[in-house]
Amino acid sequence: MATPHNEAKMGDYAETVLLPGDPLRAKYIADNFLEDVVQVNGVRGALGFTGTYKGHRISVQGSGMGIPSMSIYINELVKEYGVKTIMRVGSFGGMAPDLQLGDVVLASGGSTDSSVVANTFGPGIYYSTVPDFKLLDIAYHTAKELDIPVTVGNIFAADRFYNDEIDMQKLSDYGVLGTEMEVAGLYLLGAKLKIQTLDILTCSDHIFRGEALSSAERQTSFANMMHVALETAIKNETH
Ligand SMILES: O=P(O)(O)O[C@H]1O[C@H](CO)[C@@H](O)[C@H]1O
Ligand SMILES: O=c1cc[nH]c(=O)[nH]1
Repeated sequence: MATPHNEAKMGDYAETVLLPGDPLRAKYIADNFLEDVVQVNGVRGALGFTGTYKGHRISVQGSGMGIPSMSIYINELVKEYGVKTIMRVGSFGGMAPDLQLGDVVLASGGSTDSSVVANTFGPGIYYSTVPDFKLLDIAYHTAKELDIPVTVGNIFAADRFYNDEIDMQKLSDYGVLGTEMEVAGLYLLGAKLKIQTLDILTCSDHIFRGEALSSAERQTSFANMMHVALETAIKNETH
């Protein structure tokens, strides 16, 4: 059934959905990596498509920026459209000294300053948000097979893109690889809704060195991440 944010009908989405923040990245993925593509959503410009990859049905949906926006799409994809597996394919700001622009990261944990985790469990509980291990395992070994270097580790989901209150250096000192705005919400919803989730990311800038891909490069230079995500999707389906 259609929702306030999604005009798709039941059955329009595949069981596996790739979830970039940027709706134009969703279109780019559909245009360049999928076949037999149909647009299933355009409400608010949050573009969603379903097509096939190597004969396997797969969807891609723009989620917007930040946990609140993404949560709307995930809740509806799961509850209204029966989606079972969601892999976010996003950009992040590198913090680890050895990360380079374009590097792919698999988030094995999600830290956050978002109240969404604290508000779920109440005071005194510091819940660790983690991905589905099967997806993480497949993605890691798929990247190895494809000869795509990946780094696995903790990612920080910031509620604010612009902030000077968070001690990013301290997070980095404690092993956090980089920052984006969704990972902890993605993994929290994975646990709540009993679906598989994984955050696969490309380093779009380095927050300490001041290096950055242009917005056009961000949209198009994510081929390695996409190959890992798509091959993981079909192996996950067939294993
Ligand atoms: O490139 P996407 O997937 O949107 O991800 C990152 O980019 C946005 C901020 O520019 C946030 O959504 C952040 O998580
Ligand atoms: O620095 C960055 C880069 C991408 N996304 C973010 O949220 N932060």
